[in-house]
Amino acid sequence: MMLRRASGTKAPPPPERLPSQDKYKTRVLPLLAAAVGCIVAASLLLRTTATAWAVQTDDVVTCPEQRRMSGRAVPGTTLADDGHCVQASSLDAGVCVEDAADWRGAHRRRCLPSLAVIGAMKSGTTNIMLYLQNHPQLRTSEDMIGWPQESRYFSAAHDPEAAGRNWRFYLRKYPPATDGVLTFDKSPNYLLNPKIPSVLASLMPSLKLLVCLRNPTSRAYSHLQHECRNGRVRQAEGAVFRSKSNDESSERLSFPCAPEAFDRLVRAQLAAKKDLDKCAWARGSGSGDSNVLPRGFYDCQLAPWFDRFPRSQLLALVFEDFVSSREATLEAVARVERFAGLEPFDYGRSARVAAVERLYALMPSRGGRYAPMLAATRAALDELYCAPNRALSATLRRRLPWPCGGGGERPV
Ligand SMILES: Nc1ncnc2c1ncn2[C@@H]1O[C@H](COP(=O)(O)OS(=O)(=O)O)[C@@H](OP(=O)(O)O)[C@H]1O
Repeated sequence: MMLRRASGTKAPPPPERLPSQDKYKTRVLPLLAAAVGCIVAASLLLRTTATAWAVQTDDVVTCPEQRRMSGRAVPGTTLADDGHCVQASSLDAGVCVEDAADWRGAHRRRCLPSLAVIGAMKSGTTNIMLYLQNHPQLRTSEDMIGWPQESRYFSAAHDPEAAGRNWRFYLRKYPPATDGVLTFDKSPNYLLNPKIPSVLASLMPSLKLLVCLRNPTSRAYSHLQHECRNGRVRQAEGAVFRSKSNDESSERLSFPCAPEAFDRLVRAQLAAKKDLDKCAWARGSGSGDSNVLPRGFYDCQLAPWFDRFPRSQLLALVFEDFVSSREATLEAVARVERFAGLEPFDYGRSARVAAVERLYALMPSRGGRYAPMLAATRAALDELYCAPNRALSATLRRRLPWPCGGGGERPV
């Protein structure tokens, strides 16, 4: 039924806009947009300038010299790549490749990483990276405007072997080289993918590997919260699963996800996979909710890395040890520096590091701002991970501060 307005009654005036709203639209928004624009433009400019400065003429192995070379170049060597003459079999970790001269006569030189932080996801890898990327001798892969970024080059590839053959694309993820500065790759998804170790070993056999390992029970819960934060966890008929779709038959769970939701996901996974061998589970777990639990089978995931790389090239840091205090974190970073052959750097005196530390503490991905998991879920997961933790402790020959992580000896 239509309602008629009684004649003579005036329509109510439209609600007045608050002056603060107008001020926001007319002043604050354009200012914000201008600030963002300036930052992007400055980053692009710096990037182009850095590229132009990266002229390197000395000590470059020319194409004819490379043809006479046997074996791989040693780290720090620069190979000229005129006409794509560089062969993958000459490359190694820390080897640099110089492009043919561009229209300005400038060469761009980029270096393969000397160190890769391969995982495990949600085990404090970002915290370690925040220090490393502020070390004056280290740079990591960068995005279009020069901000540090996880490369994920091999884990994002459908076929990691083809990605290895296309190593020039990988190289482009790194900033133009500066003398004495090494690069590192932080990609926590590498650890899970059993195809990646052989690809990295054939491209960069002397690559140093860093792995951060966290109690797998807590890691799994942090992982679920990560997925909830990214809007990828849904619930339907009591089942909780990871999905990117927006279909209306299920409800999206938002961060923080309730401990009960985690419990449901865990129970479903345990029921579906209970008869499967853990390494087979880890190998077949691809992406999605199916890898929240198997990512904690570290021993299975490390096996192909130990098959392809010598023990001395892998450093394992235990999350619970290195996050126990700031001193412990800095001590862990100092171990990484020694492992990677870097000069010690005094992070405590760097204003930039102090700012990064303050910023990181505010980041949404920090701080475990979610309710503790249910005791029953923890017990089920501790049981699931008991044998894998024991195996890992034996493999690493060290005691791990996790259930069933005893047994091992001191680190070698
Ligand atoms: N110093 C310190 N103290 C306590 N906790 C810390 C610290 N540094 C990292 N973290 C926790 O590590 C989790 C993030 O790990 P990653 O950086 O590896 O995550 S990611 O894989 O890169 O997404 C994430 O865990 P949750 O908060 O449980 O999700 C971080 O809070």
